[in-house]
Amino acid sequence: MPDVRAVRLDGAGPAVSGVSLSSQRIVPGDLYAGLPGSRAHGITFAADAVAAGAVALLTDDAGLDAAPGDVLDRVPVLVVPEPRRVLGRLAAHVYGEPAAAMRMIGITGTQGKTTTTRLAEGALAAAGTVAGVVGTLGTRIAGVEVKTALTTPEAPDLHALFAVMRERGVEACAMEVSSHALVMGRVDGVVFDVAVFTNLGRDHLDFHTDVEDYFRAKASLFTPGRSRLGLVNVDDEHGRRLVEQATVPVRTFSATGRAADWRAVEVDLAPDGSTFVVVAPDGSRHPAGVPLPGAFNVANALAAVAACGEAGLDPARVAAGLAGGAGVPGRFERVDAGQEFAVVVDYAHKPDAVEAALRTLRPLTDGRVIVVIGAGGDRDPGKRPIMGEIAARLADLVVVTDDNPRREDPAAIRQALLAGAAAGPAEVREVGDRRVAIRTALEAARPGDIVLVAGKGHEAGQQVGDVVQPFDDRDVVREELAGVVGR
Ligand SMILES: CC(=O)N[C@H]1[C@@H](OP(=O)(O)OP(=O)(O)OC[C@H]2O[C@@H](n3ccc(=O)[nH]c3=O)[C@H](O)[C@@H]2O)O[C@H](CO)[C@@H](O)[C@@H]1O[C@H](C)C(=O)N[C@@H](C)C(=O)N[C@H](CCC(=O)O)C(=O)O
Ligand SMILES: Nc1ncnc2c1ncn2[C@@H]1O[C@H](COP(=O)(O)OP(=O)(O)OP(=O)(O)O)[C@@H](O)[C@H]1O
Repeated sequence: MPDVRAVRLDGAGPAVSGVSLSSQRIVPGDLYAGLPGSRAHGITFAADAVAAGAVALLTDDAGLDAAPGDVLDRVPVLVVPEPRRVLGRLAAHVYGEPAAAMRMIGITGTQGKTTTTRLAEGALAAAGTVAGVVGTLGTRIAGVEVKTALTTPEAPDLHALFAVMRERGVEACAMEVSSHALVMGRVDGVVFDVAVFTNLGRDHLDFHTDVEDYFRAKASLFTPGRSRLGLVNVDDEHGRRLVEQATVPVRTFSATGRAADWRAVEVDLAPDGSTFVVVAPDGSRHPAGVPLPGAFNVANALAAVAACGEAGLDPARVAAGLAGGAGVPGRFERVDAGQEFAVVVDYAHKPDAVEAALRTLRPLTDGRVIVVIGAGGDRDPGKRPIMGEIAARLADLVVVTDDNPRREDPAAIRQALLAGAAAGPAEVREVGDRRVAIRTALEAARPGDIVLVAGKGHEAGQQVGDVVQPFDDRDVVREELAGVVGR
C-alpha cells in the first residue's frame, strides 16, 4: 500500500495549486488527471507528471490498478468512479472559483458562436468593460491573445484561463460552448449568467448519434447549475422548442419580426454590413450596426447586445460599441487586391452555413456567384452531398476541392460532394488541389462576379493524413490574385 498522505486543496500540506491533463504541461503543485477513454488512462504518463512536479493524481479504479507502484508510493491518488465528472468542479475550486468573479456569457448553437462571442467581446470593450473571450479563434484576455486549441478548452485549462482573466481585471467573459464540451463536462464548475442559443442544424453527427442527441447536448446548457438565464433565438425552430423545455428562466430574441423580448427592427442590409435598431425588453430603442453582411449576422449581433444587456451591461453603450467594432477573422473576410470582382473567404463548412453564405452573397451581385468548396475527412460524411447540392443550387459555378481530408481518400470525399452537386443547375468542376481550385475560380471570375472561398476561414493549415500543411485561404487568394490582376 502506498503511504497515505493528506492532499490539500487549501494551500496547506502538499498543496494542489493547479490541475492538468497533460504531463508535458505540469507546473509544480499541479494535480495530474489521467482520464479514462484517453491514452493517459491508467495514468500512463503519471511518472512523467510526478517527475515534473505533480503533487497528486486523479483517476478511477482501473487507472489505479494500472499505475506504476513507485509513483503511487510518492503522491496521493484521488480515485473516483468517473474522474471527468469531478474534474471541472475540482479545477474551479483549486483556482478559487474565478468564473464566479466575472459576468459569464456562454454561447452555443450550430452556427454563429464565434461571430457572436467576438462581436460581444468587441462591444463590451468599446463600452468600457474589460473583456475576455474564449472560442474557436483562441482566447483573448483584456485584448491579449492566448493560443488555445479547442473551441471550448478542457475544464482544467478553462479555469486556469479564468484565473488569469480575473488577475487581469476582466469583468465579463463571452465564450463558446460546444456540444462536445457539454457532453464531456468541460464547462463543469461554471454557472453562466447568460446562456445563449443561436440555432441548430446538422453538425457533429460523427460524435452525436443523431440530431436529437445533439439538441439534447445543447439544451443541457439551459438547466440550473449550468446557467441562470437562457437567451434563445425564436427565429430558429429548435430555439422555439428550447423555450418550452429549458428549466432556467428564458428571454427570447428575434431578428425577423417575431414576438420576442429583444428584437432587431428597421434592419438595413448592405454589402459590407448592416444597421438596425435593438428594441430591449423595456421597449427602449438602441441604434446598432454590424460590420458583416447578411441577415444572419444581424441575428448574431442582436444576440451579442442582448446577452450583454441580460448580463447587466447597458445595452445602449453595448449597441453603440458594436457599430464601431471590427469584423471577425475568416468570417466574410474580403480579400481585395484591386481585382474587378469580389472575393470573400468564409468559414462556412456546414450545410446551413453554406446556404446562409450563398444566400447572403447572391443579392450583392448582378454577376455570377462562384464557390470553392470541399468537406473535411474523418467527420460526418452525411453532410457532403447536402453541401454539394446547396452549392450547385445557389451558385453559378462550383469548384469542388479538398478541405482537410485528414486520413480519408480526398477523391472519395470530392465524389460525395459531386454526387450532391450533380442535381445542378450550376456548372461544376473538380479540382483536388486547393490552390489550383482557388486559381480556377479566380480565373473564371468576370467583372462584377463574387467568388466565395468556403470552408477554412481563419484556419492556417490543410490537414492531409496526420500532417497539417501550411495553407491560409486568404494568403493563397492574395498570391493567386497577383497573377490574375496582372494578366
Ligand atoms: C478527438 C478528440 O476528441 N480528442 C481529445 C483527446 O485528445 P487526444 O487525441 O490527445 O487524446 P488521447 O490520445 O486519447 O489522450 C491523450 C491524453 O494524454 C495526455 N498526455 C499525452 C502525452 C503525454 O506525454 N502526456 C500526457 O499527459 C494528453 O494531455 C491527453 O490528456 O483528449 C484531449 C484531452 O481530453 C482532448 O482535448 C481532445 O480533443 C481534441 C483536441 C478535439 O479536437 N476534440 C474535438 C472533437 C472537439 O472537442 N471539438 C469541439 C467542437 C468544436 C466545434 O464546435 O466545431 C471543441 O470544443 O473544440
Ligand atoms: N447565425 C448564423 N446562421 C447561419 N449561418 C451562420 C450564422 N452565423 C455564422 N454563420 C455562417 O457560419 C460560419 C461559421 O460561423 P461562426 O464561426 O460564427 O460559427 P460557429 O458556431 O462558431 O461555428 P464552428 O462551430 O464551426 O466553429 C460563418 O462563416 C457563416 O458562413
